[in-house]
Amino acid sequence: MAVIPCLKVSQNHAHTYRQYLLTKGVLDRRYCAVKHADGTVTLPVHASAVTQLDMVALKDCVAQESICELVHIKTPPLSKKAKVKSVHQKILETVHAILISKGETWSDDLERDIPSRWQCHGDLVLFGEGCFTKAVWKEIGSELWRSVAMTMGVKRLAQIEKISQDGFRTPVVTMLLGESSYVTHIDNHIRYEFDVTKCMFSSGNITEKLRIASFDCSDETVVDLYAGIGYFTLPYLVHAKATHVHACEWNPDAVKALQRNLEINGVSDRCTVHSGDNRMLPLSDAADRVNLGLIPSSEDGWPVACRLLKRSTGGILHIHQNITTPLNLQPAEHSIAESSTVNECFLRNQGDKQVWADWASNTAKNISTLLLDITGDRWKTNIKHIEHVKTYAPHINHVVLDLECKPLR
Ligand SMILES: C[S@@+](CC[C@H](N)C(=O)[O-])C[C@H]1O[C@@H](n2cnc3c(N)ncnc32)[C@H](O)[C@@H]1O
Repeated sequence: MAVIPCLKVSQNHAHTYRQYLLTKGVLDRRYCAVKHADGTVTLPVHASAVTQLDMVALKDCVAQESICELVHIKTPPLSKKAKVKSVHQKILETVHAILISKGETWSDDLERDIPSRWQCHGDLVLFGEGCFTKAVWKEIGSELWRSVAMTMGVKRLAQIEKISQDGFRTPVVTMLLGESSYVTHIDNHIRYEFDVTKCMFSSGNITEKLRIASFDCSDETVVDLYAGIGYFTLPYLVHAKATHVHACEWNPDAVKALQRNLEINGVSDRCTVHSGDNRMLPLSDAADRVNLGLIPSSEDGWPVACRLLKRSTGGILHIHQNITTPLNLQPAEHSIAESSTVNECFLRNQGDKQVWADWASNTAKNISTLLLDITGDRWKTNIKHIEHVKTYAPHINHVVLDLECKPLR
């Protein structure tokens, strides 16, 4: 039986140890961390790094009260990253073989054109922009797409050309293999059905979706100002147990999918769908919580959200924003590319975090002013949390500000 070295640590310290091992280059990211019934987690480490590990120093540095032992366990499952890497390798081999059989020449340029990331919706794989761009792929056509689909274990393939800046954020999608573009996507026990050519599904927001699922919104009325097909609306209803959600959406295709998704998840009786521009929403003084899930900015929705908060008790706003860190706060290009030392990563994070904190504090002030203008009363705003959702480029980050707003009486 194959075994690998792992660091066995207490579950409540696992995240901190993981971060530490990661920055030291010791964590073996090919494998998953494994949770054990005794409250410990085993973190895979590179065999070559084992001799450098000083358990006493490690504990001192990370968490003195934690368990911290070197163990050898049966090889854990491959991590998601490693699985994607191995599928990428298989696609490369498949495509390479087909190309050579056609008498074409393989090149680095073609290799770079093979996707290394994609979205999987049931039996359909959706590739992004910037891959399969060369004319040769279209010339080979269906034979190529059938082989790629078989390699990936799916039946249909599609590709996003771009997300239109049309306000609906409609994806421009081409079907490469298969007729129907209607998909079923299941995650965290929620079923989403939609047409990939008509509605977007923000797979990259998974951490935010899971965070919402962990909220306790029983006894709360929530308004989702940018509901789409129910990406956040459904976790509010299914997992966070919101008493009622008002879901606003102006793309008729997304509204149709949203209504269907509420039905199939059995929660339509607790949701009112408002079809149209949320700025015209005929509702005020009604919400304990407002979700503003629009990027690059949800600023257009701030006055609506302020009008919606309950006047007597206030509530929480979840404000999404893409924040760009100014160039003078970013490390030089070469240091990002190498990401060589812990200090460079640390400095970059600190620079980004300061910019997020400044944005949050300005936003809190602007929201206080809006609340005063709209309600005629003074309010106190409190930055409860800033959540990092994803990084677009080394300097552009999608964050969510949780802002508590209370009327001052
Ligand atoms: C980026 S999507 C986000 C949907 C969902 N929150 C997600 O993460 O998948 C934004 C959605 O808001 C809708 N939208 C944008 N502006 C709107 C407005 N003023 N009123 C109603 N819906 C709007 C778009 O049609 C789109 O479906």
